[in-house]
Amino acid sequence: SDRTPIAQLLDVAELISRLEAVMGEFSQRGAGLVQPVRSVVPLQKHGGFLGLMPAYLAHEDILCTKMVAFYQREQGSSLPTTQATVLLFDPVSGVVSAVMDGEVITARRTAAVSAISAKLLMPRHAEILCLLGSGHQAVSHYEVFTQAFTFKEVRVWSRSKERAEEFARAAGGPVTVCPSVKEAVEGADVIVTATNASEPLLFGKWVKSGAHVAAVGACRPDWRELDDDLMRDAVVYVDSREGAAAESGDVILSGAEVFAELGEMINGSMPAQRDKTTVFKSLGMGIQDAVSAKLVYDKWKSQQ
Ligand SMILES: NC(=O)C1=CN([C@@H]2O[C@H](COP(=O)(O)OP(=O)(O)OC[C@H]3O[C@@H](n4cnc5c(N)ncnc54)[C@H](O)[C@@H]3O)[C@@H](O)[C@H]2O)C=CC1
Ligand SMILES: O=C([O-])C1=[NH+]CCC1
Repeated sequence: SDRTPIAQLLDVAELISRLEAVMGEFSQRGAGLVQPVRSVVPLQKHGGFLGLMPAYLAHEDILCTKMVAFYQREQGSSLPTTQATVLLFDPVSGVVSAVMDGEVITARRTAAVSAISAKLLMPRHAEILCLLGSGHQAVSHYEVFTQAFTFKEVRVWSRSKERAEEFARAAGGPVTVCPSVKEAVEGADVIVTATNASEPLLFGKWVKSGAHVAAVGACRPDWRELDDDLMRDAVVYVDSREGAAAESGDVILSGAEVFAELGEMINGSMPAQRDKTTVFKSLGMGIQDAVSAKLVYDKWKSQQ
């Protein structure tokens, strides 16, 4: 399908502001916001999962669900790893008001949430951004992070050197392709892990003290991107404590303590420990899709 209209309708600055508000509200656990932990149906035969992500935001009367299928593919497979559809409903009647392709929404809202974590947690004079992975999330994180912040250097590592070079060519500015994770992350102030890895690829011993890691992949309880040293030595923030306890292999298997939710920092109920090494473990939430879809829908309607 043609995803251009959704990309044009979803403004990054507006999205960040809406996501900050809804993540803050979520962490207050008020009655006005209903969002269960994602239900996930494993497709063992096909190495995939179907996730259902409903949410209801009473104050703004937004009723939404995303359905997202995600797979671990063999290297070189031409099949997509993540596909999503977002449904918006009229909460009064229950009628579906919009069905949207979820690719752009998923990519952009995830990067926008990571950017919120970086705004609060990265070193004050951050100069070097490092992206691990060169897929959809790496691209959206590059776009959102270079729009929201100014870096002196952007680096990329991907397990396929050709894909990393393609990424660098397509980027809107200079990007250094690194031959190993170690070389990519050494000295980096902000590291985004956006891979389909199920074993740790980022090791604490390589991470500069005080750096901020936005960990976007590894969304199953037995998948990892980060090693135990990093998880235990860093101050760990999550999008949702319940989500992390159910789905994050990095949190569950390392035994690391979750210090705070992103929303608690936004609300000021928990501090942003910017001077420490920090990890923001992102899993993705239905409320993030709901506010994104509503932004797209309202903008589209205003143009009719
Ligand atoms: N936190 C969140 O809200 C969201 C997280 N995700 C997760 O983000 C990750 C990336 O998603 P996309 O960019 O859409 O996928 P993609 O398929 O477009 O890109 C995946 C990247 O990971 C690399 N990769 C795959 N297996 C690897 C391995 N074993 N070791 C190292 N690199 C490996 C690929 O080469 C590619 O560069 C996935 O784990 C996905 O489930 C996706 C959507 C939302
Ligand atoms: O939030 C999301 O859409 C997803 N998180 C992990 C896979 C897809």
